[in-house]
Amino acid sequence: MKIAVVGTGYVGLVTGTCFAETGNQVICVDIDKSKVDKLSNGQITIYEPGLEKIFLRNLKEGRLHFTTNLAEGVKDAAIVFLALPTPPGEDGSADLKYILGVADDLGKILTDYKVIVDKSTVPVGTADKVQAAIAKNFKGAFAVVSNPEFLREGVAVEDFMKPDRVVVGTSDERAKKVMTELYAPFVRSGNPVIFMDEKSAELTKYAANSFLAVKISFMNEIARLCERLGADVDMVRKGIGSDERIGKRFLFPGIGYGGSCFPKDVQALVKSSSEVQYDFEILNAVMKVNEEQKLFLMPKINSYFNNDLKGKRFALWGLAFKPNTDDIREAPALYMIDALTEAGATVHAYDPEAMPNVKQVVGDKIDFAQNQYDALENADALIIATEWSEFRTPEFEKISSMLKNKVIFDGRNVYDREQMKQLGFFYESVGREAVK
Ligand SMILES: NC(=O)C1=CN([C@@H]2O[C@H](COP(=O)(O)OP(=O)(O)OC[C@H]3O[C@@H](n4cnc5c(N)ncnc54)[C@H](O)[C@@H]3O)[C@@H](O)[C@H]2O)C=CC1
Ligand SMILES: O=C(O)[C@H]1O[C@H](OP(=O)(O)OP(=O)(O)OC[C@H]2O[C@@H](n3ccc(=O)[nH]c3=O)[C@H](O)[C@@H]2O)[C@H](O)[C@@H](O)[C@@H]1O
Repeated sequence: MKIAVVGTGYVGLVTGTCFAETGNQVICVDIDKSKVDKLSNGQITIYEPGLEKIFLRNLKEGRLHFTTNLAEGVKDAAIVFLALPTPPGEDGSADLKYILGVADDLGKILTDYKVIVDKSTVPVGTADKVQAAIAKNFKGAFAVVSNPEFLREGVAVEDFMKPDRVVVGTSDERAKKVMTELYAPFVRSGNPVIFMDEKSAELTKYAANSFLAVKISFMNEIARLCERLGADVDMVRKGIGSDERIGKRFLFPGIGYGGSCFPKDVQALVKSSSEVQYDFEILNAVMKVNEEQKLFLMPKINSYFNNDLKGKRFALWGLAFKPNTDDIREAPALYMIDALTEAGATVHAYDPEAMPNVKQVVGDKIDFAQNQYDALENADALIIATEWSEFRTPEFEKISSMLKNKVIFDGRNVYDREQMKQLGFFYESVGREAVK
């Protein structure tokens, strides 16, 4: 099948590459010429484990192409995926200018029946708006389908190739057939393509992300309670997670959720609700808890240093919003950097992948280390903001000898409290009694 993917960011590149991998001819369109040049020359533009190998193979074997020209991209395609940004507008609602702008252009370009697919996360009613924007200029038949994406960064290829489910919202029988054929190789593992109407598909995406955010904020509140009551959140997490109705996943407390999606999607669903005079009370609380949680370690740090961080130096391990990505959008580490530097402290940071991105945002505000141990030099304490696997089993002797004080503030609960006790560290984490 011939497929066009408009928008070659995170989702677009994974979508295009994975569809090429299953034998389709894919052409990816992006307005960013430097991105298109790089990708055409075999230079991958995002860090995503496992993606580069299949990207290069499909590029070399001629199934994957890149262009800045929308008309050239969609000319022969049976399906056109829109994988465009939907950032929060000033009022928190999803900004549809990219989607509707391209829909408008498509109306001027289309000459025959095509299936236009919203892969971006878009509010309920967007499929209708895309339909109307195209129909302004194109009077022939076409279908607009909602096919939200559920991949996670860091495991995006696996999530895309073996999805738990594929959600397709359409009322067009011809489009349903095309989507069934397209997704057949991905759902052979037994997981379903769930067909529904466009609006339900659009809402399913927001409901999924918001529900996961509820789980995280709920556990962060349980962690706060654990500290006040003397319970251990790790034990509570195991205790409740083994109930299949609750499930083990997404119950890890920490210094809040970040990334390009949970914060914006929760906010957008609250905004969509308010537009239909509904106050989504749970999600308002979820957002409030998460805002507070990003600075959860600060009172602990302030208390250890008697509220005087002036001149103190902190080693900061982890900058990405989660491990296995270089994405720093809404990363809790950035909030920590602001709070520490505003209090007069200096920060020596290390992240395996995200340092170039952070450098672009914070410039000279902090120092960047060559490796995780360099960051410790002359530091008064170590702070862990992202649970990269190399931080899980470090050389503790090296940490002890390099830090000025044997002090760790762990925002992701990566270490065992008993081990910290034996090694003689002062150790603060989230929802567990401090080791002093
Ligand atoms: N990043 C993620 O893990 C996931 C994102 N999503 C959703 O997918 C959508 C896209 O997200 P990302 O891929 O992260 O965005 P992104 O910001 O990484 O990429 C968007 C791309 O679109 C391009 N673009 C902008 N205007 C264009 C135009 N007129 N024509 C062609 N290209 C244009 C940009 O240059 C950029 O390369 C969003 O709605 C997001 O919520 C959904 C699931 C996962
Ligand atoms: O719509 C999207 O863009 C995507 O958003 C999330 O994926 P992603 O943002 O890549 O990352 P997650 O693994 O979900 O983590 C999000 C944040 O929650 C935090 N988190 C996650 C799990 C947990 O138990 N505790 C916790 O604090 C992570 O540290 C991270 O900051 C969803 O998991 C994907 O299904 C969805 O497609």
